[in-house]
Amino acid sequence: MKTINPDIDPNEVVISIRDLYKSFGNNHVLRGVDVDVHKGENVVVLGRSGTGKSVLIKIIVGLLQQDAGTVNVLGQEVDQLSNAELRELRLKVGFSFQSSALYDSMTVGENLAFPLKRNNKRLSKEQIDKMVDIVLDAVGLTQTINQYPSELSGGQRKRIGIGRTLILRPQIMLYDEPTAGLDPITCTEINNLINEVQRRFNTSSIIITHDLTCAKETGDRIAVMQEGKFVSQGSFDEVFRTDNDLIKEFYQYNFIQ
Ligand SMILES: Nc1ncnc2c1ncn2[C@@H]1O[C@H](COP(=O)(O)OP(=O)(O)OP(=O)(O)O)[C@@H](O)[C@H]1O
Repeated sequence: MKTINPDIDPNEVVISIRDLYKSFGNNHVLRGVDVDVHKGENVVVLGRSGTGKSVLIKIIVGLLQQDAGTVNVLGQEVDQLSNAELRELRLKVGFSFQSSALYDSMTVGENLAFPLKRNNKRLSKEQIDKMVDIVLDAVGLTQTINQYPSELSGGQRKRIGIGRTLILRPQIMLYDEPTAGLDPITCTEINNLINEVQRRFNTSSIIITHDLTCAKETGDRIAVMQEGKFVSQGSFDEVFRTDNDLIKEFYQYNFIQ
């Protein structure tokens, strides 16, 4: 079970979502989402397939626009931002995709350096090398710097993918199913890494997952999405000590270590 991060600042909200609605035609996906994420907090979003978890993440980074409601990220209303302002915001919000999407033709070191070179043309080679070293150390893969993605295990690729997101030092990390398709030992490594990232870099995170072990190990707070809104939020035990049949069913279908 996760030890709640003592550095969470309850007075600083980094993501604030109020009464959020989003439909695609007659498919009413988000129907009144309310949630806050505090500085330093890992919030796990749990929910069955198709409940709108990925749509929520896409609205947070401005890849989709809501129909109604407000989404405030680091003090800015996302749907009011110009394209240039959105680009700035996205540098502060790291998005770790389900597939780690590394470039196969580049070494691990080059993959990590790539976002830095693209986003900050003034950095010297020494500065870039130093930042690559710091991130490789954080993800525990210093020895892989000259290897190609095809030479890494699935779990290592995932960790480098997270490292590539981290290298821009985002204030917020969004993880979309970080443990999907990984064996239980590798899942544990990724869960530990998510917590390590939180501790070392003081990030706030939203972690989307179906994996209750991941939720239990990484979440300071769990938010359960059902029929387009959050029906329960709290610690893992608070959320699953419930009379809600759908939440009980969700629990029973998962294996808890
Ligand atoms: N761009 C889009 N256009 C039309 N419908 C969409 C679009 N994006 C998502 N949807 C629909 O919104 C609903 C929610 O999708 P979403 O991907 O957010 O689910 P999810 O909760 O993340 O599911 P999973 O756990 O399977 O990833 C689905 O019915 C999906 O078909």
